[in-house]
This record gives sequence, structure tokens and C-alpha cells, in this order.
Amino acid sequence: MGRTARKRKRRLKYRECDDFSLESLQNTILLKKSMQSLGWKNDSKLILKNFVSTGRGVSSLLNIKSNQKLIEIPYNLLITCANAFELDLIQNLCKASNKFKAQEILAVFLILEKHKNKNSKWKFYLDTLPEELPTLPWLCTEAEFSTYPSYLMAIVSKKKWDLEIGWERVEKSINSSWICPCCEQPLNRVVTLNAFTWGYVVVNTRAVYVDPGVAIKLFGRDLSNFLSDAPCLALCPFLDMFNHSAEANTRAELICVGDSWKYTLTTLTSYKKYRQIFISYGSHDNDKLFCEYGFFLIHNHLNNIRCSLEEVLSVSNISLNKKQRAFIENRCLPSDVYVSTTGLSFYLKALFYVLIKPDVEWGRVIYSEDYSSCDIMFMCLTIKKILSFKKAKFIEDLKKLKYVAVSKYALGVVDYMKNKIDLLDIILEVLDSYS
Ligand SMILES: C[S@@+](CC[C@H](N)C(=O)[O-])C[C@H]1O[C@@H](n2cnc3c(N)ncnc32)[C@H](O)[C@@H]1O
Repeated sequence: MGRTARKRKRRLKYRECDDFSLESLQNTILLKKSMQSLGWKNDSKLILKNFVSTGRGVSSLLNIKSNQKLIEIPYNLLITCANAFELDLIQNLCKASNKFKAQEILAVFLILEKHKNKNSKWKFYLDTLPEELPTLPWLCTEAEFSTYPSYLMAIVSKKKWDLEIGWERVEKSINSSWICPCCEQPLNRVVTLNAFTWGYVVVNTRAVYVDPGVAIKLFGRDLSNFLSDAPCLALCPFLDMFNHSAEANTRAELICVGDSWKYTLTTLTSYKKYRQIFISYGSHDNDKLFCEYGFFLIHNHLNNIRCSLEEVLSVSNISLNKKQRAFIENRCLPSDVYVSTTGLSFYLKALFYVLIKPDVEWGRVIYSEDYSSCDIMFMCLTIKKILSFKKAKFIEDLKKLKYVAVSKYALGVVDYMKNKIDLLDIILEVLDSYS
């Protein structure tokens, strides 16, 4: 082993030593005890730890094998819309308004239960929820948002808009004469914008998907009069402590054992004891991870840079004839058009081929990926031009953003943009080796 490798190993060892157990915290003790009293069995000997690399997460006192059940949570420990509809206040809210989204209802439920403090039966869980919000790019100020690069703005604006519309709906439905039953304050002093943002973000970053058919069957009531979407979200104590890795592979299932339902997670990846156990939140690139969960991975093999048909056309100086346009539209070629560290995507190559060979039968070469080295060279050179333009634009966007970024959310975007520029550099290097 060389000196650099030895140093790296020492540094890694040191970092692992910095991880520390959270098992002696009152919150962890209460969480585990309460869950066990409600039927949870910690068969995999899972423990909570703070990891230098990710913050709070999960590891085990045992080696975990591939295909092993990691955790099995009884359904009665899940917080679903059904729990929310047990509260009179939530029923009144629904009667006073158009339909809500499941995420909005769960957000209000969390606020009301947290506000009850000791009187909430969910205190054991609520006490484990972070106060601080993750670095979600849609929580920035309007001034910061207006300086986001246009491609990010397009992804983030829908999330920002959904939160704003959700709050508008909730705020409008709260009657100013309603009083909180536990403290007799006006309800609109308890359900505030800040509190709603917290609840909404908790649901966004921690909820799991449950089959809405099962959720409705177990509740015994149809919720379609109150909800505009399906009641498919649930908060799952302890299970929401696992962090994500692009390398992890997990299977999540809602299963019925005897007459009781359980939410189970099985890992298809093995883990050594005491090491962090990751799960997969889905096959997400950094854009998706950042927008939905407020973090991104420095190395994520699913990362890519999207290219639009217009960019390809303008840089290659080609105009399309009718036959080419029809082929591109019918086969939806521009839908999955990107370049990554493994090169050009299937559809990007196909798109190029249709552009540069206007008069041939395209199907055979495209579907067998039988491109000539000359075609590949042209594709790589053109893409390099597009990426160089993008890089210059990102650097310019970054400068503008740095100038106005104050909140941790916009500063998170600054880091995110730097990572995106690094990705462009890596892809440009990869393309150099092809051309
Ligand atoms: C379901 S929670 C996971 C547990 C969380 N770390 C905690 O302490 O409560 C999801 C949040 O964890 C964080 N997270 C998950 N995976 C991560 C990772 N690989 N790196 C950094 N943060 C991560 C993000 O803030 C995300 O919004």
C-alpha cells in the first residue's frame, strides 16, 4: 500500500471513530421502548448513531446479510391520514374547505400532536423529529429564488408552489374563532406558516408510500370527500432514520401476517456490524435528491446532464426535415436525452443519428447501437461544445447566486452548483477519451 493509500485509510478510520452512538439519548430510549410496547421487535439489533458523513442514521450490532429483513413495523405504529381524521379539528378543517392533499393533512396533524406535547400518544415519535429543516432549495427567499439557474428554477418552482398553495388552503380553512382545545389559544396561533412548513417538510423528507387501497380498507372509510389525492403517505417511526445511498438496494412491502399488517424493509445489500446501513429512496440523481430531500451525493453514478433538442440543433447547426421531426416526436427521443460519466444516453445517441443521417433507415443502427466511430466522434465533439457552454453559464449563474445567497437553503444551492460544475468537468474528461 502506497503512502497516499495509507493516509487515506488512517483518515477513514479516524472518521469512523468520530461516529457516536445515540442509544443513551432519552429520545432514543423512549422511541424504542414505546415501539416495543406496541409490538415492534428489534430482531436486527438496530441502533441509532451519529455519522460524520451523513448525520443521524442506523447501524446494527450484528452483521446484516443480503436478503435479510432489516425492520418490520406493525401498521398501528404508522401515522397515516386515518390517524389525522380521528382529530375533530382536522375534520372541521376539511368541512371548511375544498379538498386537501394527504401531505397537507399529515403536516397539520404533526403540528397539532406536537403542540399537545405530553398529552400526545405520538410523543415518543415526535420528539425524534428534527427541528431544523434540511437544505431544501425551495425554502429560500424570493430574492434568492429569482437568481437560481433556470434549469434548477424549473424543478424547484413546482415544490415551492405546492407548499405555498398548501399553506393558503390550510390558512383559509381555519376559522378565526376556532380555539385550540389544549391551550385555548386561537388555532391560527398554533397552526402558523412556520409550523406548517416544518410539518410539510417532515412529511416530504420522511414519509413512506403505502398502498392507498390497504390504507382505506384498514380505516374503513372512504377519504375521497376530503382528499384530492390518494392517502398513500405514512410516517414510520424508526424506519425514517435510515439514510440513502445510491449503492443500496432495498425492498419495501406492506404485508399481512395473520390478521395484522406490517411495513417491512428488506436489504439486498449486506452490511458489517457497526457500519452505517443505508436504504434506497429510489434510483434518484442529485437533482431529485436535492429537491426532495435536501442533500446530494458527491459521487452519484445516476447523475447526468440533460440536453434539449434545441441545444443540440443550435450547436450542431442542423435543421430538421419533416421526416426527422416526426420520427423524433413519435419515438419520444428528446425525453431521456442526457450525458453522464458513462457517456451519451441511448436516446441522445439516437437523436444525433437521426440528425446527422437524414436519408437512411434509422431503426437498425439505433436499436443495435451500431454507430460508426466517425458518428461517435461527431456526437462527442458536439456534446463537448454544449457542455462547455453549459459550464460557462453555470459559472456565471453561480457568481450571481453567491452575491445574493444568505439563507442556508440558497447557500446549499451554491454547493450544489459547484458539484454540478465538477460533474461537467468529469464528463468532459470522459468525452475527451472517446474523441
Ligand atoms: C428519512 S430521513 C433520514 C434520517 C435523518 N438523517 C435523521 O437524522 O432524521 C431523510 C433525511 O436524512 C438526510 N439524509 C438522508 N440520506 C442522506 C445522505 N446520504 N447524506 C446526507 N444526508 C442524508 C436528509 O436530510 C434527508 O432529508
